[in-house]
Amino acid sequence: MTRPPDEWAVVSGSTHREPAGSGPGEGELGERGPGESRLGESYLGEGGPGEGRPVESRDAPRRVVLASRNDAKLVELRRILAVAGLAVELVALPDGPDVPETGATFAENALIKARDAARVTGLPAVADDSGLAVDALGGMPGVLSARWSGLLPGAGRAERDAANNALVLAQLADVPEERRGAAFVCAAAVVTPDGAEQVVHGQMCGRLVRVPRGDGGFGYDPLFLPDGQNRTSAELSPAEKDAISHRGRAFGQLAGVLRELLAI
Ligand SMILES: O=c1[nH]c(=O)c2ncn([C@@H]3O[C@H](COP(=O)(O)OP(=O)(O)OP(=O)(O)O)[C@@H](O)[C@H]3O)c2[nH]1
Ligand SMILES: [Mg+2]
Repeated sequence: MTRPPDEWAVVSGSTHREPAGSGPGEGELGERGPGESRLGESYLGEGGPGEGRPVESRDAPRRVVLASRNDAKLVELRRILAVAGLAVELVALPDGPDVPETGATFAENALIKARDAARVTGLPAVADDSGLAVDALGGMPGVLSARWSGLLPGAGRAERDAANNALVLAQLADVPEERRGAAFVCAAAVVTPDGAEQVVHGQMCGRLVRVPRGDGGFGYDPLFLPDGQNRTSAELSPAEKDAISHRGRAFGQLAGVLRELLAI
């Protein structure tokens, strides 16, 4: 089984508040200032974007922005939070420049994405940084999972996924069954506009098959056989994947954190 990264012991479960404007989220994550909202005026109070307060009716579910450009994650996370019974409306991040994922760990990258989204929208933000840790590759691709096969200028997500999968399969071509262990890992972060932050983790252990199977999920799913399953995670139904997945586990925990932080 793949060893959980060392970062977990340090970051997981810690909640802390930082004064506004402190931390690596400020000044390093693009050119937008705190008054520039990508979500538009309708989300913001009368004082304009600089006020940073979302307008919400008393009965409406609380709006939370997902700091992600991956539509498949948005679909998965809406499902997972709905199953957890959380009364939030998870809204997508509108078009804009990508925040560079410069962190050395999943937790750092999740916080980078969530801090940026909270700062520019004035909404509580959640982010997922996830990836595949392959035993025979010393835990890689890890935080480089989305970009493992290189930048592929102009390539769409499906093309990148196919290239990543082909590269991992080629790298493991001579690796025997007993050394094909891997784990999907997810760090899920929540950051509120007033600076509360928390990160939780989830993982799903399994091994890599030799021929891609299934067309559900995304990314490396067609290569990944979760422990105890005879179908790849791309062959599982959405509900089956959520019940055992790294993201399902992390966001299942994060639902409790959101309830507490947002008092819902
Ligand atoms: O088969 C998979 N099933 C999964 O359940 C899964 N979760 C993560 N991954 C891989 O890891 C990268 C994440 O990188 P990542 O967290 O930076 O996300 P991303 O760049 O796709 O979107 P964003 O949220 O950063 O905008 C993804 O692209 C995938 O290659 C997965 N593959
Ligand atoms: Mg990414």
